[in-house]
Amino acid sequence: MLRIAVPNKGMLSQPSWNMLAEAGYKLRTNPRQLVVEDHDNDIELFYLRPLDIAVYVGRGTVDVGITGRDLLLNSGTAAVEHLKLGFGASTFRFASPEGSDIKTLEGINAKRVASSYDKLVGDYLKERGISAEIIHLDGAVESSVHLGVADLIADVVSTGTTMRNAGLRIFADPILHSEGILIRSPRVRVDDERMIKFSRRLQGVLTAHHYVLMDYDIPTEKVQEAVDITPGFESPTVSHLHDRQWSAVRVMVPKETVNTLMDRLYDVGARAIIVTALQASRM
Ligand SMILES: Nc1ncnc2c1ncn2[C@@H]1O[C@H](COP(=O)(O)OP(=O)(O)OP(=O)(O)O)[C@@H](O)[C@H]1O
Ligand SMILES: O=P(O)(O)OC[C@H]1O[C@H](OP(=O)(O)OP(=O)(O)O)[C@H](O)[C@@H]1O
Ligand SMILES: [Mg+2]
Repeated sequence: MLRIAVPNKGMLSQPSWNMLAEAGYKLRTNPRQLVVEDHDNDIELFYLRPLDIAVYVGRGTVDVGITGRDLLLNSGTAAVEHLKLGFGASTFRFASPEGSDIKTLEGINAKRVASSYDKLVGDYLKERGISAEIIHLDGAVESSVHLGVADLIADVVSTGTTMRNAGLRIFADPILHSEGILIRSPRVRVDDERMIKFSRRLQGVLTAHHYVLMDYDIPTEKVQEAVDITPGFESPTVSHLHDRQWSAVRVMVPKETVNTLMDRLYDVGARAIIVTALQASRM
């Protein structure tokens, strides 16, 4: 059985559970359940703290896990990033109090930086020759400056609301762009059959989220122009309508391009353009 670690709480948990459910895996039925055996799909799910998942996967006691890129890098373990999962996007930023003179990386020298991600921040500063004291806090890091234990912070930023509400101003380049990722134990080969099947199912969910199905009618002499606009993956399906002057095209297109494509197709003569959401896929 493939042993899979999944977040038991936090920002990444619900999107992870949704993705596994869409991929057809059995989830836990109550929040106190820590392990689920899904014999039909030959997997075992372990519900763990996001912070710890990279440790279990890095040591190989669990084959794969879903966590954040920032947590993986901060863990310093041997776990390897295997697949981007399309959710939980965030950046990791430095921020100092409004009006503070700490506005550049160099300004961090000899200062106290509060963060929950000590290794990530420490390595980043060391690589850039910046010497600062890292103050470890488990959460609500943005309160640390106001309460006088730090001069600035380094934390996860999504909308920036938390930083603004705490009177903090982001400065310098992002330390990292993070997102939900599938990580793999170094003991699990990329060509491991169980790994291939699991990755293919998650990829199928990602494709179903990212693409839609488009059908349209087009005058037969315009088919090539239309297919150049919607080339699809291998190639679109083209069939004749009863009236041979017209053809029907079925093709997968990226969700975010739908309206632009419909405008362009209409301009070259396409009609009855319809878009259908994808339930599942294997590409
Ligand atoms: N506001 C957010 N937007 C996007 N991702 C976030 C956000 N906050 C935390 N994350 C991501 O969630 C992961 C941290 O998970 P963790 O459960 O430890 O903290 P959490 O999600 O903030 O949950 P909690 O606050 O309950 O501890 C990291 O990968 C981090 O990038
Ligand atoms: O940029 P924003 O959209 O405001 O989101 C970023 C905030 O979200 C998370 O906090 P969370 O609520 O998880 O509390 P925590 O800091 O205790 O983890 C993270 O730690 C940041 O503080
Ligand atoms: Mg949090």
